[in-house]
Amino acid sequence: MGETLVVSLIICAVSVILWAVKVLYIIWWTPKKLERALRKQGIEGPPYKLFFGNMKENFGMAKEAWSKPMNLSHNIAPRILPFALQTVEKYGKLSVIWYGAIPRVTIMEPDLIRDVLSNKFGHFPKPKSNPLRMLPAFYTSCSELVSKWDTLITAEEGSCELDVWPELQNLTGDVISRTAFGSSFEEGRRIFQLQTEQAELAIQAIQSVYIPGSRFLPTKRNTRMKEIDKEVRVLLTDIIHKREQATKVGESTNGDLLGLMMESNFKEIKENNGSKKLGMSLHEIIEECKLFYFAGQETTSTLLVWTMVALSMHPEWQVLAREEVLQIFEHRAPEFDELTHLKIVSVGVALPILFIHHDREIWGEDVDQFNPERFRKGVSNATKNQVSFFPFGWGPRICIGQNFAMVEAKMALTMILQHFSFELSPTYAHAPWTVITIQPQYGAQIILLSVILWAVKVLYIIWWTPKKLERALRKQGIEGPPYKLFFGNMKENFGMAKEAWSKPMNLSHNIAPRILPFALQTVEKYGKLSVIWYGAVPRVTIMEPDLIRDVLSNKFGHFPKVKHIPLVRLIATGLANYEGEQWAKHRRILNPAFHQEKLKRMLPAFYTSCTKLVSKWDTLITAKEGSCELDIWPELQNFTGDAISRTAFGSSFEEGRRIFQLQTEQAELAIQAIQSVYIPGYRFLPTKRNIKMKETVKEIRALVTDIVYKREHAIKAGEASNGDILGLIMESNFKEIKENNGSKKLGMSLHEIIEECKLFYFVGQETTSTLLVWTMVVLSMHPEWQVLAREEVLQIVGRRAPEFDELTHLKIVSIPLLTIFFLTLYPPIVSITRRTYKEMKLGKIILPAGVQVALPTLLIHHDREIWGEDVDEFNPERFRNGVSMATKNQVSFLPFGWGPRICLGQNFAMVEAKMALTMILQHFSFELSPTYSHAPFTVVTIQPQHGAQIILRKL
Ligand code: HEM
Repeated sequence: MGETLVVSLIICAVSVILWAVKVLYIIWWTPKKLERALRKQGIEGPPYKLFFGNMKENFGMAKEAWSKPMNLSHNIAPRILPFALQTVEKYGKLSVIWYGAIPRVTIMEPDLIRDVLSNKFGHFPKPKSNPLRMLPAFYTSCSELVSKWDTLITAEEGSCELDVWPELQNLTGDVISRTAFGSSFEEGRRIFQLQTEQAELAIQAIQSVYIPGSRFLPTKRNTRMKEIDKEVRVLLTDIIHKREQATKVGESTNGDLLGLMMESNFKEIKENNGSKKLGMSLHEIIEECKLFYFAGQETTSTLLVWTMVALSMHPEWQVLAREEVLQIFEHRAPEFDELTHLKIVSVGVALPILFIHHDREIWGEDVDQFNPERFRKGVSNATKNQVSFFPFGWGPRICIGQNFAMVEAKMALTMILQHFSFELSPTYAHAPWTVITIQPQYGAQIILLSVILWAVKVLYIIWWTPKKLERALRKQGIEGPPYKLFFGNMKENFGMAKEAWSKPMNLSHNIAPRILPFALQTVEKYGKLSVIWYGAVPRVTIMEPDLIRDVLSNKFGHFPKVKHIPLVRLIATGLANYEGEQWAKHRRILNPAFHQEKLKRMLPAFYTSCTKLVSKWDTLITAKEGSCELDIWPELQNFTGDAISRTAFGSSFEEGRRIFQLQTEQAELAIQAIQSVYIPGYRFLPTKRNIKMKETVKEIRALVTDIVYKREHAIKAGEASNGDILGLIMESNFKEIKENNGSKKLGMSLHEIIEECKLFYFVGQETTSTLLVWTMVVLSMHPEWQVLAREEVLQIVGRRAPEFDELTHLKIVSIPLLTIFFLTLYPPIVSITRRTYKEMKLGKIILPAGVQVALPTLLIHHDREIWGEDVDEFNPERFRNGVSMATKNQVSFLPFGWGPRICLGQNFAMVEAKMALTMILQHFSFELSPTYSHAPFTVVTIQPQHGAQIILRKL
């Protein structure tokens, strides 16, 4: 116990130091690096200050500016963004200020603005609103406002003083409620109030420094924000559900935003063959509604209030505007065309994109004068066609509600002008300011607090959760060695493996005690349903065939694969690591490449690789006069690497050699990473291993990308695919995209194709060479079977190249028997793992969320209860009547997995292995060398630890 405590303390201390280094990296090293990079290019600004950047000066100046109103001028920038303005004046229009540790480069040059905003590769929203259909809703809201003001004025006998800001906020809230939900403001008032409250709380949150994880603390603000979010969600869900029902019974949408959005969403889904993925989910629709509420209310009321203020300051323009309005509309409701073509009622000052709109160089010396005439010939004329007018943004992400807001504002202004005249009250103080601001108020205590929080979180993960899971499993009789803080049983596990791997074993096939000693010991001691601890995660071992079927047949992804730590994912993601829709899509596209008739076309490639191997061995033997000793393990790895290079890329192994070497190196580094305890964030440290892994990934990616690009060009130029896997995948991918009306989203991206290639390289090479090496080693141990198999091969195939049917249709009996036998006793992949992300019932047990499930193929394949007492004997005859007879139809033969995720390359691997074995038997006899020591161990697959030294003789 004492020792555990010391170890835990050391780990905590190391983690705190690592954390501190990370913090320093973020708040000092990175900003200083960025500062240097910017300065080199002449982008200057106030110097970076530790942690706060320039936030203190920024807020200090704003606070000072906002403490008193300004005179009645439109030159509002010095009051609204004083610090930013000062910076621009001092350091130029391309300068930098520091938002905490993040540099914010100010850009005011129209051409650069165009470049920033014209980026089309982001999401391109489709305009959804149709202001024409919403006009009655606008009109109703404006009428309500007008009649309310009318009543107030009548009560006060002819005129009244009113703060129009909350009034106009109410108006825009009312409009967005009606137009979004077709319901009146009264009905939506609750959502609206809640959103406003939420925005205020959010602003408070922005004003404090961001501490990772602090939002999980049960502070008053966090609790309230969560409550509000829940209430808004419930209210909106209710509205949407009702609407959905109404749509289903055929009621029309009334033209409101929600209705239009849902209609357009149904259409999108329908056009994509019902694929819900391409439409918006309920959650996404709710988020859009929330955004409309927020964006639709605040912005338009700001435009209106400043317009009214400006028109009060400039009564001559108010009179002009009113005259025109009355001339066109008299006192009737304005129509859509009249509003969109109206000349007078639009204003371009006091909007947030402040400096550029106030820049004298762009707009002229009179920029801050009230002179709407300047826009008579349109905005582009006034800006000399530069990108310098963007109150709604610019480019593909331009405000989706732009037309909506303009029609709404014009309707409101028109109606207000029709009914009222207005002037500034003597109590009005000109004081524009921005509400979304950030303030510093923290100190060292914040860092201390986050260290404590972090420690609590760590304790929760490494102690509380595992102990809870241990109790839940034990209650159901699932026992195992007790959980130990942080490491679980990893120390014993690796300790026993190290011990077992320190010496070779005798020439037996009972290899489980050497390969998985700890797992075997646990099963023997605690039973076939037991648990061991991989760090803080419990791994439940399952060996019962019915339970295995349940885990592997699960089509809905309820037993997903174990997530590898990020470093391991660097090797390859691809099909084997995907879940859900993405997995289904990739599997659908990849499947055709592995059909029998496609494999048949790959036979010449296999044959070439085999011939290369045979002739190399031939030469070696000839040089040594009749026989030679050879470690066949690297030879067979080279062979399978060659075969997968040719079949996957149509190029020879020599060309792909670099990729292949790098993949192997990467796997070794990944294994080292798996074997050490996983510390989140550790991969960002510039350790030697991490740097090497990242370099390797980059190089592999560059090489594979090059191959894929060349192929794409070849296909476009009409060259045939040569039947290799890459060509077949790309063909199948094009077909998928075409069948889905050209929607690239349904096909695989270049990146995804590359990941699949990397995966094939990795799995296609390692697994099959393992199968071949053990087959040759064991056939050396049992020469009688070697003779039998060779006799059969020579009798049926002679010395010619084997044909596809001969390899697949069991014309040769001994070869399939041998391969099945080796796949059973030496399964290349020793264990299949899954995990639970929610509580799962499995037979009579209930597995809680957060548990891993291990199906130890090796132990299952060596289980006497399933296979009989002679399980470890060399007896391929046992499979003469097929695997299902040998297993009594149970799910207990799993070399390739089972169920929907069964190995994609199963047939590929079998054809390849049979071809190789047939050709080796045609040309050579072999026996174990005296230097061979039997030492199977596992590095992802079962491999010969000290090589496979064989004496080869030419026949
Ligand atoms: C003797 C050789 C092979 C063995 C023993 C083997 C074994 C396996 C096993 C056990 C799985 C399932 C893992 C799980 O369910 O968690 C698997 C999956 C897979 N294998 Fe193989 N494999 C072999 C050869 C190949 C080859 C040659 C390729 C490709 C060229 C390949 C491609 C794949 C792929 C893509 C998957 C993932 C399938 C999915 O998740 O839908 N395998 N393999």
